Amino acid sequence: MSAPLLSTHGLVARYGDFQALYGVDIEVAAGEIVALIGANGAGKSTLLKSVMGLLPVAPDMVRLDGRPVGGSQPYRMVSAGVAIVPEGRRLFAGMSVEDNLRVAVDHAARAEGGGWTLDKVFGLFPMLREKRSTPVQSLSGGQQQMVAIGRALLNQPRLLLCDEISLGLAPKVVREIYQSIPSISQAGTAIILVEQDVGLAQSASDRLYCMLEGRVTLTGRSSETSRDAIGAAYFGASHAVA
Ligand SMILES: Nc1ncnc2c1ncn2[C@@H]1O[C@H](COP(=O)(O)OP(=O)(O)OP(=O)(O)O)[C@@H](O)[C@H]1O
Repeated sequence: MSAPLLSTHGLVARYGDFQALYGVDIEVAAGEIVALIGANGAGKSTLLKSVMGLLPVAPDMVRLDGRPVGGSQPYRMVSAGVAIVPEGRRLFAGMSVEDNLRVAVDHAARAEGGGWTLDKVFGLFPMLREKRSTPVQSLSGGQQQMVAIGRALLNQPRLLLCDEISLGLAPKVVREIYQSIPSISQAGTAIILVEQDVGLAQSASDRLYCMLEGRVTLTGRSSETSRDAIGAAYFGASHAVA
């Protein structure tokens, strides 16, 4: 059997003396959509940062195609086919939509992972074509999120890490953004979705992991996982609603 695209093995992460992850094991197959849910502070963003090389972790704790990559520099992870849509988007203010996207095109290290081009990104989010010359700070929050996703895709990722892409956006805009998720995975890019909205996460994903206090408390196929099981895993068994 071939190795999964991404796997973590007893992943432990710390901020100084504070331990945020306690032995996390997850797997993502090529093209799969995996949701990561859990309350504030559960460790979801820390898990993404650990995978992306933004926190120091041991090499064996993160594997890509079965090969140890934990603790690699973020730019090496991008070259290996991993990209992140960070919480808060982090666009280049003062630059147009197109220039924000072109930064990624100019730095893309490989042509795998969906063969994303500016045209394909504009096909995914037609609004961005209309606004291509507009400075990003003049866009709505939802449009900025589309630029952030497009920029990440132009790095040609085989794995896209999305950190709370619906945060602070109106429901209509969230729907619009989530409609793009199946097309992204069909183009060959696997996705990890960190999402606060459990219903949305469940409906958008193939599989899910629930985290609580730095540990995975539940995993399963999204369509087969009950609300009760998620409630217990999300809040801890002692807080589960009967
Ligand atoms: N830079 C940091 N320094 C110290 N502690 C941190 C730092 N970032 C996160 N933490 C702590 O690590 C734990 C996990 O945080 P993390 O951001 O991964 O949670 P999360 O599940 O993504 O939640 P949220 O939805 O609030 O982002 C929390 O207790 C948080 O306070």
